[in-house]
Amino acid sequence: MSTTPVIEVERLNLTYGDFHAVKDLSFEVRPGELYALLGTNGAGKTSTLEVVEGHRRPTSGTVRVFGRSPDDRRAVRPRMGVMLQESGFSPDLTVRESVGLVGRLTRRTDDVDRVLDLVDLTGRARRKVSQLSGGEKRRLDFATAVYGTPELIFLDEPTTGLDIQSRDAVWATVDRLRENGATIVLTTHYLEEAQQRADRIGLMHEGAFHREGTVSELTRTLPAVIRFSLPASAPTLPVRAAVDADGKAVVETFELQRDLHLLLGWAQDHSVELRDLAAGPTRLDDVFRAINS
Ligand SMILES: Nc1ncnc2c1ncn2[C@@H]1O[C@H](COP(=O)(O)OP(=O)(O)OP(=O)(O)O)[C@@H](O)[C@H]1O
Repeated sequence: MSTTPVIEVERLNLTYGDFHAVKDLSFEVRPGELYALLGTNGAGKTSTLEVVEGHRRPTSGTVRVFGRSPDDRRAVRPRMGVMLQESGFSPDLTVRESVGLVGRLTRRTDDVDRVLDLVDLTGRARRKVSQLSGGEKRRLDFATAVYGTPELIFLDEPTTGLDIQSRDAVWATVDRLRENGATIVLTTHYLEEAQQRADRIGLMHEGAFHREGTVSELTRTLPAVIRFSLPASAPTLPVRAAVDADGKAVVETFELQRDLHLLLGWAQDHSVELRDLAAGPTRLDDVFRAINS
């Protein structure tokens, strides 16, 4: 597989009037990667993706997709599928007509029935877009990204509004596309999905990266937490602990296994019950919460 980046963004700046929305942002997305562009509201994710997708010109900086400018639409557009937050299909078209339209607009070929089946809309093919439920509309949006099995797929909050079965189905389809070598760029506010699936994450805040790296590179910047309640008579703990608002002991540690082992051994030796014991690795949510702290 080629190692030339599918997307290269170098010192991208984007301003709206005198508002600087994207500030000197650089990143690349490699072939076959699932790259999640995450961030706080208004961080600049959509603005960045609009430039990469060729919908918006940068104020300065360079963007390359498959080694070309996104402005080179004839070369780039057929190779990328885009699921926007709202596709804006005409409400009067049927689902089948809408999916067929995607082929004409993107100049990709596919079998409309195959795509309808893939996004589980075969039973709704004759319905007008205006009659679809929110989740069905979202699945129709997903069809725009997967029609013609493009090499690069942008998924902008793909599972928002979907029930759990539809979410699982979307991810199963994405997994199949990835097995065939597709590169995926994801934005989502469901951090769990990014934590489970992203190879790398660019975490944006106020127009720039707060952090960039794999999930473990991001989470290892913060300590894991062990929490429990102690009886008043308990002897001194073997590790340093704070007390939270609920009166629980809180141990913050970069050595979760070692400190948990120490604590459990201590509890056993002193016949102390660590009530409501909870311990877990640092989560992406924690990295997010730490942005403003
Ligand atoms: N057309 C526009 N004109 C002026 N300001 C804009 C425009 N589009 C976006 N902005 C501003 O630029 C900033 C970045 O917006 P953007 O939509 O890229 O953020 P985002 O990271 O996608 O946010 P969210 O997670 O809330 O969808 C925001 O402060 C937004 O208000």
